[in-house]
Amino acid sequence: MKIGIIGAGSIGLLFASYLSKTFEVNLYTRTVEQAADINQYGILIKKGSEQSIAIVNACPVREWAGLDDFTIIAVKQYQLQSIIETIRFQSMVCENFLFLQNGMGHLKWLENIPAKNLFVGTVEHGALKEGSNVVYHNGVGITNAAVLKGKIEPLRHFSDLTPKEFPILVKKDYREMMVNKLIVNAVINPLTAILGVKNGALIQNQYYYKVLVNLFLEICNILGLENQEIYLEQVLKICQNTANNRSSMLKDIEAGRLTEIEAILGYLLDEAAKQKKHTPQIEIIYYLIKGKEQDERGDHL
Ligand SMILES: NC(=O)C1=CN([C@@H]2O[C@H](COP(=O)(O)OP(=O)(O)OC[C@H]3O[C@@H](n4cnc5c(N)ncnc54)[C@H](OP(=O)(O)O)[C@@H]3O)[C@@H](O)[C@H]2O)C=CC1
Ligand SMILES: CC(C)(CO)C(=O)C(=O)O
Repeated sequence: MKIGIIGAGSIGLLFASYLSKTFEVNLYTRTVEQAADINQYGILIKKGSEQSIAIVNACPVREWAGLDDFTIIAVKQYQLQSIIETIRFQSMVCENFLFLQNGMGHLKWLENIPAKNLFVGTVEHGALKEGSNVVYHNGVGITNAAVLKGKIEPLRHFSDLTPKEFPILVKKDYREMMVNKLIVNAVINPLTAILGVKNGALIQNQYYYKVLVNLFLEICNILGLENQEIYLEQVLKICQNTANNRSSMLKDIEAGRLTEIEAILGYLLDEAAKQKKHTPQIEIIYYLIKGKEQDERGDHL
């Protein structure tokens, strides 16, 4: 089984390294230079004090021909459009795609992709690209995956063949799986990015905690969630377990990059509009992040 991975950032390099233990992996990079580095030196993967080299085939994405048996898309949500265009312009219908983006805003774009089977996943690992062929595995977790369209068997087959130390768990209900991750990212990421604090501060500071709970309740109302205590418990546990981490949105803001706010709070605002619900807190937080993106990137009107 040949695995294609499009996007050689933190998650693309991490998946390529682990999956190369049991599959032939083709990694598609944005630049020719990165593909050359990976082909010459392999991928250096670091975990704590251990490090190892993984050998994969790399080539620039413009050479992608859709010939792999199973293709994983590992770009950020706001980089997806050009990949979707590339897939749509392929003359052949590809078999299997797995999309790993955070948030849910991209789901509507996936509906018309010409593929037999479409899968979505949520990644619970932490990874950081440290160089064009170097990745640091800074949080060991699992990946969940579920069917968005088509048959479950190819996903089960892929999951059965993945290395034991890098499990892919097949879930029945994609929406439930994605909502679980969305709530965590919708609460923790924007608040830490606006406040400029580590995840733990949201539960250590009683005033930040009040904002967290109010935002959480507004989100639950849009998503129509019962058993809210269970979801809140999960958010608080993640704040505690990742107390010393800076969220990906905080890091994006600090580095002057775009954030995945559209995929996360943008999605919730669209849902609220469909339901004609008023969501003042989500709206304020969404605009504050958009404003910070603009400030840090110097994209003023
Ligand atoms: N990193 C993490 O720990 C986690 C990430 N995720 C999710 O995984 C997704 C990917 O995140 P992450 O890996 O961190 O992001 P990165 O920014 O590290 O990686 C994205 C990669 O995609 C490449 N890329 C962009 N456009 C294209 C294109 N058209 N063709 C080919 N490659 C392209 C970028 O290339 P270049 O750099 O050259 O522009 C970059 O290498 C996100 O949705 C994120 O939320 C989820 C959980 C944890
Ligand atoms: C779970 C959390 C909030 C950990 O920082 C995360 O997924 C992120 O930063 O994007």
